Amino acid sequence: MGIIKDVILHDQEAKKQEPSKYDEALAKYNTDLDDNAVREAVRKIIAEKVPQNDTEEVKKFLFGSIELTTLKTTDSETSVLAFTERVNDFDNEYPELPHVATICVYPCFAKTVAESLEVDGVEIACVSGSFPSSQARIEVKVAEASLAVADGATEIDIVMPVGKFLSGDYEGVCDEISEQKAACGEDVAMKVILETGAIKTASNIKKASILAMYAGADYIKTSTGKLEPAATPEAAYVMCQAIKEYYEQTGIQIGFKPAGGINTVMDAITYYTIVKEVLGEKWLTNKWLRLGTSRLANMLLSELKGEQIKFF
Ligand SMILES: O=C[C@H](O)COP(=O)(O)O
Repeated sequence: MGIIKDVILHDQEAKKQEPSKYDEALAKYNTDLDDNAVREAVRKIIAEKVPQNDTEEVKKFLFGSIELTTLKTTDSETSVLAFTERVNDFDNEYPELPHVATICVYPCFAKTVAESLEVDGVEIACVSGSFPSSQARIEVKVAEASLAVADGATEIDIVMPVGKFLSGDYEGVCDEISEQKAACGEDVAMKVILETGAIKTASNIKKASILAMYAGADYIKTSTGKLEPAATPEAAYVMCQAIKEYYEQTGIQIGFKPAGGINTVMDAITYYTIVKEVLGEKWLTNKWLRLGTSRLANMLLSELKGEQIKFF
């Protein structure tokens, strides 16, 4: 046992010391961030900018950016079918509102959604990559993504291997992300969940964002929603900064998805405002800004209609 432990520790140390192509990429960015400065920047945005976005127009936009999510242990084909049929019904019942951006489900339900969804333009997102822990062999993660795509998923949400990231194995992190992007293919957008509540510091969040984008992420996403804290305005601010700098360096536009713990309409308006202030108007479409949430749709609908509604 002692020898095995020594070998593992030796390999981990060796990996940390080998310079990888990703160290070169990281070196182009300032990843030495001050958490207090981030908190202060966010406090200012919330105090000065959020109130002006508390409008009907923004709320309608946010509705159309929702990734309507059901990720429950109790989900079944029957419940997922009913969930999808609510999205189908929505177009008829509220023609004045945009439809949600995606339906987000576990990969075993991709087929159920694909066979029953009738609304054009609603994407089918499947969590994958051994969601939410990311603790599985890469072969399993690749197979999970491939099977979901074969069943009709049009977007795949994977989880960054957080343990590897915290051990400093950036090459291992990026290899896993790249392999899963290859399984998705060019036409299926892949979101990489950083689980910001676990990696905690602004510097770690910036590094993970950069690594994920260089490794093939089409979107970066804050959280699984299965661990506390989930999305926070501070994590969103740092991730948007990273997306902006990556765009300046490479010309590649990457989407942003705050997800998990979006519990009020004001939370959603706060994320919208951070994206607007840091990334600008170019990101304010339901392609580039998504909100991963299981509760927001009913709350936004109630506010927009002026009465308590539980549609989904
Ligand atoms: O990606 C979406 C999240 O899992 C949803 O989290 P939530 O249930 O806290 O809204």
